[in-house]
Amino acid sequence: MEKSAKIYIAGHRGLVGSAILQELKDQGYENLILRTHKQLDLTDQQQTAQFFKDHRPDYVFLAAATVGGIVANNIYRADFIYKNLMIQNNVIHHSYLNGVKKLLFLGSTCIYPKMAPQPMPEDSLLTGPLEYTNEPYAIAKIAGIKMCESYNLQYGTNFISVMPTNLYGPNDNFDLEKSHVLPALIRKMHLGKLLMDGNEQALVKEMDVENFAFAKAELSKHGITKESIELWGTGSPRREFLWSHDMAKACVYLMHNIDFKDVAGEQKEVRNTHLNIGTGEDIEIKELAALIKKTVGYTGKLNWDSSKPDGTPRKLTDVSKLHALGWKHEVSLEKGVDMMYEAYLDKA
Ligand SMILES: NC(=O)C1=CN([C@@H]2O[C@H](COP(=O)(O)OP(=O)(O)OC[C@H]3O[C@@H](n4cnc5c(N)ncnc54)[C@H](OP(=O)(O)O)[C@@H]3O)[C@@H](O)[C@H]2O)C=CC1
Ligand SMILES: C[C@H]1O[C@H](OP(=O)(O)OP(=O)(O)OC[C@H]2O[C@@H](n3cnc4c(=O)[nH]c(N)nc43)[C@H](O)[C@@H]2O)[C@@H](O)[C@@H](O)C1=O
Repeated sequence: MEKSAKIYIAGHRGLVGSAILQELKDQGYENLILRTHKQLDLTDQQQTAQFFKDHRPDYVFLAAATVGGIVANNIYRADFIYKNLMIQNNVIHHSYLNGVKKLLFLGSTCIYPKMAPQPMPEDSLLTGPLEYTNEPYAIAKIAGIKMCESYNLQYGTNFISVMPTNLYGPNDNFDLEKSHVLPALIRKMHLGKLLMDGNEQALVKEMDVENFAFAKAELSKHGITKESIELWGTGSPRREFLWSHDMAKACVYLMHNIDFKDVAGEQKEVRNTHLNIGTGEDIEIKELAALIKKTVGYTGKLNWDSSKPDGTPRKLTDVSKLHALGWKHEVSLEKGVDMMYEAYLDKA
């Protein structure tokens, strides 16, 4: 990517988008086009068409999406499939119409079958039934892969699809109902610690409520009491976690160095042209909770609410293709959780 290139980051204020923005700035890119969700609703075809016609970016990072944890995916099923399909269709199609040189689409490792071989290679896509809780979201992401691949084959575009594992970092979503497990555990244990210490003022401030009575009611709604906090499922699933700035580095590296043909390879029937991005190491949710408990300094009890879904038992990514293309993550989970809690405290 030439330093003067016009680069559009869709979703630049999100967990990944904000990290990509930082990485590009660190690498000296200044010709960046940024629009908030309010300024440009990418589910709206008219607005998106006009934006691309007016700005004609050279490169596009598509990190805008409707994203959430297992319970949000399971409840807001229509939102997850409709909004993500609309965003992808609009951005990918108008990138083609306006001559975008290269687009990087972010999918997710939830595209793989619930019982895919572990670690999951790229060619296990569409070989079995999906995990129920996030099937709508996964179908949207699979459609995004197929859109990029089909435009590349029919129109000669250079749109690459990456499948990140679970991501975490500053700017994560800490909403107790809609967030992913890692930010949820950090916030629940932090709030539980404040409650155990009787730190009513800090609780009212952190939760942004009228008074302590409101705070207590909200906390108990999420199973947080003076003695314990409630976590979801059995704690036995395993998950892999990649630090958001490592993810951003991978996205910029791939945008610099890798084209569709490098990932698609020589296939008569071209498929599985996406690329896993992860660490290749996973951890049991129970162990993750113990790690976060130590980092936060929480001393209460952890109760597991098995009425909440576990989701897929494991989704470890096979990162051999990514490593062969010359990229490997740097930040370990222990280091990342430390930095994440520090960033959380700075914001609280
Ligand atoms: N977080 C994770 O663990 C993983 C994420 N991914 C993928 O990575 C990408 C980025 O995810 P992440 O950064 O976590 O998500 P976030 O929710 O943190 O950020 C998404 C961004 O997209 C914006 N956005 C949402 N809807 C629209 C819209 N209709 N028009 C314009 N902007 C919109 C949001 O703006 P606003 O907040 O103002 O609505 C937000 O800035 C997504 O494609 C996601 O599927 C893949 C695997 C794991
Ligand atoms: C990135 C990925 O993220 C989602 O899939 P997921 O990894 O299953 O989601 P999750 O992070 O919410 O849960 C991971 C595990 O953790 C357990 N868990 C315990 N206690 C809490 C808790 O308090 N909150 C949450 N959210 N989970 C909890 C939870 O029960 C589950 O077993 C989808 O968006 C999917 O589409 C996707 O792409």
